[in-house]
Amino acid sequence: MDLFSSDKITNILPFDGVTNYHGIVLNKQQCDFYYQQLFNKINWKNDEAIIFGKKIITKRKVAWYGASEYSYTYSKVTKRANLWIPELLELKAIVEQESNETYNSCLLNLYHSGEEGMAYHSDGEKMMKKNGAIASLSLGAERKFSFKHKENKQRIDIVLERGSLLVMKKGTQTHWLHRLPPTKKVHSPRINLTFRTIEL
Ligand SMILES: O=C(O)CCC(=O)C(=O)O
Ligand SMILES: [Fe+2]
Repeated sequence: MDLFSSDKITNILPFDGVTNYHGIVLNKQQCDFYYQQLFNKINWKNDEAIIFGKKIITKRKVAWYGASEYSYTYSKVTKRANLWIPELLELKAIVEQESNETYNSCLLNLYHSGEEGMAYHSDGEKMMKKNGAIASLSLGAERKFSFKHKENKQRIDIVLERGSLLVMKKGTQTHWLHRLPPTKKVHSPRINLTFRTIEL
């Protein structure tokens, strides 16, 4: 943990969980470099999900990475992970140091424009470590991100800046849903990385 920047870390949830916004952790050069590298090198695939028994294919692209080619089930579809590439290991090291946690996998999402988003959900998949931290790193376009409490429906909105880190932990997935709302105001793409701990 960087002792000199810890004062800018804030828990954005009022109760029932800890979600720390660390602000910008990558400078502009790093953002441009990693955005280009990931855009070109990641094995991007259109996401498939089974919703109300129907197979749907999203415009958003996704990819899972880790230290082994583990298979995983996400939105009822089973797929195989890709092996770490050097750029992802570099970003994992930065995120681990900044969040003071460790991770063994990463889900990447590519949103081509503001019209693509992700609906309300929580990340409590069976194979994920229970209450493990999820570290979300954002590259490319700035986007709004929203939380909604599962019982009282309270909403918390935050803007995820380019190069910023958001760490969801301690009760966040149990008590809150989160989403990336679609918007007509954003026309450029965004890459998001969520580092997680999967129990293999
Ligand atoms: O794109 C984002 O900021 C969030 C992605 C997300 O919630 C997820 O991959 O589970
Ligand atoms: Fe999520």
